Order: sequence, then structure tokens, then C-alpha cells
Amino acid sequence: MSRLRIFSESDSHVPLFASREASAIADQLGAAGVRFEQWPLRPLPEKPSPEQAIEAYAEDIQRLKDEGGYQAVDVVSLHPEHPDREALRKKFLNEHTHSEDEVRFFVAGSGLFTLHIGEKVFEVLCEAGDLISVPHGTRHWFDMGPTPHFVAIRLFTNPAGWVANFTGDDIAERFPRFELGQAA
Ligand SMILES: CSCCC(=O)/C(O)=C/O
Ligand SMILES: [Fe+2]
Ligand code: NI
Repeated sequence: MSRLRIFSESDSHVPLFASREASAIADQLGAAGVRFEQWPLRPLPEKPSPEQAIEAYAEDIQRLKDEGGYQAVDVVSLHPEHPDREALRKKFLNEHTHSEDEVRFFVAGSGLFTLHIGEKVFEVLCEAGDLISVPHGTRHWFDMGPTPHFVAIRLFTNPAGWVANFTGDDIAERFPRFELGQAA
């Protein structure tokens, strides 16, 4: 189940708020300017190709494109046997920003987004069916865990796709990591 925990940036142990209820998650994130929605899952094979994932969610993608002017779409698909999983995990684990909104839809699996907004830290456990849209300039990191399992559709306004500006802040090292079984 998806989950939101909100921490003070100075205390990564005791959350100020925690919920697994989609409406509460959406409300808390919405108040911080972050869009969170749960969409019905479409039928797909166990390990869909990028083309199959995009085809299955074509209508939803088009709706987002019409709303937000997104120009590029890609699919990140990571499984425990991926040869570059450690390097990829490390890359996303460094706090960074993007000059465009970060729009991600989880087609399968799960991953942990952590957003650093003002003096608070919002930890969002995203699961299949979750859409998250993080405003441009928001400091954040993402943990897929040591044995990643997720398929996510990403939308970009920049035709070049994923570009990150790393903040150089090591805050991610002090906050919880994605743990196996967390999703249960
Ligand atoms: C869940 S999609 C892969 C991670 C990513 O694109 C990103 O920008 C994380 O912050
Ligand atoms: Fe990002
Ligand atoms: Ni899978």
C-alpha cells in the first residue's frame, strides 16, 4: 500500500504524520504543491516493454500531455537482475532538482520518493497505480532499493528527457531508505 510520512528535516526518526490512505496522502501532498493520484491499472504482461506500457496508458498520457504540454515520454523498467541497478540506485539517491515538473506514473512495482520542501521532508512510498507530479525546482531523491522492481512512465516537457541538477546536500543519507517488505 502507498504511504506518506512527513518528517521535520531535523528528525528523520519520528514522523510528524503518517498515512496509507490515498485521500489523506493526496491532501497533504496537495497542500505542499505536489499532485498525487491513484489510477486504475490496465492489463499488462509481467514485464511489459516500454511500448506496451505506453500503449496501455495512451489515453492517460494524452490527457497529461494536453494539461501540461509534455513533449517526451519514456519508461523506466528496473528488476532485481538489472546489471546497472547499483549505479542507477546511487544516481537517483542524491538530492536533486529538475527545471521541469517530475511526472511519474507507476505501472508496476514500487519505489520511495522523498521530497525536501521547506523545513519538512515528505517520504512517499509509491506503488503500482500511483501518479506523482513534483513541481520543478523541488529538492528530492528516489530510492529503488537494492533489489529494484518497478516500471514507471515518465513525462517531460524537455524533449531531451531526464536532466537533474544535484544540490550537493547529503540529507538523503540521514533519511530512511526503501526497505523490502515496506510496501506490504
Ligand atoms: C521512478 S522514475 C525514476 C526516477 C526518476 O526519474 C527521478 O527523477 C527521480 O528523482
Ligand atoms: Fe528526480
Ligand atoms: Ni516486474
